[in-house]
Amino acid sequence: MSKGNIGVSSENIFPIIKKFLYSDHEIFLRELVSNAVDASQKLKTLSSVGEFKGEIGDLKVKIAIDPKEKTLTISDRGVGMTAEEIEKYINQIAFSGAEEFLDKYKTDAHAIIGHFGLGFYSSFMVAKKVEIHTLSHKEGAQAVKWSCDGSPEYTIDEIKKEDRGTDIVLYIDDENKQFLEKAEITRLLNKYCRFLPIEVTFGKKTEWKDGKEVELEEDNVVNDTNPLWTRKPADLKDEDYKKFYRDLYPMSEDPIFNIHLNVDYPFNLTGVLYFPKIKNNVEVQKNKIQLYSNQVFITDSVENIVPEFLTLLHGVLDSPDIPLNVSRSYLQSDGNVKKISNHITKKVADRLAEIFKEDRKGFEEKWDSLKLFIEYGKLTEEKFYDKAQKFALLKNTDGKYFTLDEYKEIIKENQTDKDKQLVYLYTTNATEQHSFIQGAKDKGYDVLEMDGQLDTHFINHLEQKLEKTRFVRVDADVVEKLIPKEDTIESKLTAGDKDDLTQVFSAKVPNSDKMNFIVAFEAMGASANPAMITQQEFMRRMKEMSAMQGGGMNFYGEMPDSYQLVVNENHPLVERILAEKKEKVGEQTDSLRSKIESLNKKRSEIEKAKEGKKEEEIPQAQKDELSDLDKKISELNDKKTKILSAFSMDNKLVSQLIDLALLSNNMLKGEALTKFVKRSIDLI
Ligand SMILES: Nc1ncnc2c1ncn2[C@@H]1O[C@H](COP(=O)(O)OP(=O)(O)OP(=O)(O)O)[C@@H](O)[C@H]1O
Repeated sequence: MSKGNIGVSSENIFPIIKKFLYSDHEIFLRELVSNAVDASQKLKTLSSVGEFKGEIGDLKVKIAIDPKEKTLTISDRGVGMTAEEIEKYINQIAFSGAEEFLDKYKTDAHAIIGHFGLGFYSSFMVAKKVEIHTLSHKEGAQAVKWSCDGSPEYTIDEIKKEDRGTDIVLYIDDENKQFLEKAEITRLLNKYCRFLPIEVTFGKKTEWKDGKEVELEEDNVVNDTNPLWTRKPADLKDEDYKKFYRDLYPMSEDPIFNIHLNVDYPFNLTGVLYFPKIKNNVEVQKNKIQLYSNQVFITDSVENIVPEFLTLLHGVLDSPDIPLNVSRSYLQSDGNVKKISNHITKKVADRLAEIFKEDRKGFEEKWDSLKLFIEYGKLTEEKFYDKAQKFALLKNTDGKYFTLDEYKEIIKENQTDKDKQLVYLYTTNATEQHSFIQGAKDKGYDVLEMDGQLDTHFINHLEQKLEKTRFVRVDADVVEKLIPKEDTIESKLTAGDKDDLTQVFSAKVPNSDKMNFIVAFEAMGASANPAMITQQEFMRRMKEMSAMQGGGMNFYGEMPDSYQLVVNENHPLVERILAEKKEKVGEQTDSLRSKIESLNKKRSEIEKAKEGKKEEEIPQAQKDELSDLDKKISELNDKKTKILSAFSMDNKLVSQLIDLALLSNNMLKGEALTKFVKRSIDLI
């Protein structure tokens, strides 16, 4: 027997392990099982190069719990260790500046474990005593037992051990009793060891018989040693990929398609990524990629390893070259990681381009599911944006798909405005904006469907990227003005008529603290609707953006929705309202207008006389006259407004036109709708 002190320069490593690694203590199992797997693989390698001449036999790694002894044992039939090797690999944990380091990585257990090769020592997070029983594969080796109770003291004894390999026996401490439970160990093996390359067994297979679970003879193997991503794509069928996906995400719908990655230069990376069917909420879909290092599960948060938009994908990545055991901030600056991330982006883009080229129809069918993902990529990764030009699609309201280049060709002729800007018309809701879409189509325009979660951002982005291009929502203005051209239609109304009718309509628009209407007049064709409601593009976008960014304290978010009620100057019904107005209140309003006009004339004469004079040079009489005039004008105006409002209130046609405009925007609700129905019946 020999005794000694573990070679740590810091006084005692065990309190440190317990204290700092506490939060993540379940990873001890991963560390120990992967050591066992490594030892088994080493033996295979030695055998294949002829350095080990014995029988390899069964290399299964066995996990066993003994609730009575309160032990958890991990056994392998790998290379084993001699007493010298224990001294070298276990006892000498060359460890300097431990505290300083721990200070830096206080909460990051992975960092400490990886950095210092503390894999084996992580067992002390859960055990009060640990034993290693081991027999080296070397000829004539003596089996030894190493034992340590959590103080820096250990013992080594010679023992009898028939079988080659190592048993690690953990005497689980009282705070960690869950690691003596079958369910917990099963969970951990499933999480960390599911795809290890050497078979791992835990207990026996079971079967349900007569309502009872009975143990069978056969070992219960917990892992798939040959997972899909380690196999050659040529040997795999679509069904294999789907099955693997279902194994990984049992509750999910089948994916849209997959990408099998296989890189060996300049870094090692294998994996299979799936495009999931993305439903609405992007956040929920994230972090479904599992990261492995040589088939050992490491983490399922891959944010810094793959570009942001690719975190929407599902699947598995496996690379021994990703420095898995260092802190997240380090990952971001790691050159290898950057390369891997770029490479994955490129592969994903290439694969999409390939599918697009091979089977455009199939690609179009999948587009609605792919769109969110591709737009996300285009918005966030410049390189992806460039590559995606080839396959990113726009969909119009007829369900046809175009690449950006194709679409440009189609609309160039009809949708270029007088300033040579190309105008892309779009709808965010084809049902609600139906009458506008119809109007645009009647004019020979094409309308895109932009109803996705990211489309508002995407539109802004495209406007920045594309030259001389602007996106206009189809209800942003009356169709005549959506794409302003040189030719204008003549109006049938005089300025005075428009002025009066503005007041007539203003009196009835449903203004509130949530909605604000401005009445405007536009000379349109007689076949266009008499009145319609539009929403100015800029304000609407600002409001949408601020809603998306959340938080109530923003300027645009607090503003009421602002709409325009646009009245068609040339519509016969508008002419009729004008005629009725003239008949009922025309004399009064005309005389008021002429009074106001003559007062205004006087006013501008005085203003003219004042021009160029300093404030103190203006005679008081003049100032008084001006303010007197202002008062009179405003009184007359008020009077006129009152008369026109009263006229408006009695006029069913005005109400009807406004309500019809609201109705075609799906804005007529509740009491207003009931009133409209009743009035319509009366009118009929
Ligand atoms: N089951 C085992 N069979 C044979 N040798 C082992 C076994 N477990 C550990 N060892 C030896 O002990 C060494 C130290 O193990 P430890 O887990 O602490 O670090 P590591 O495996 O080298 O690094 P890390 O776990 O951080 O990747 C191993 O490199 C190996 O030589």
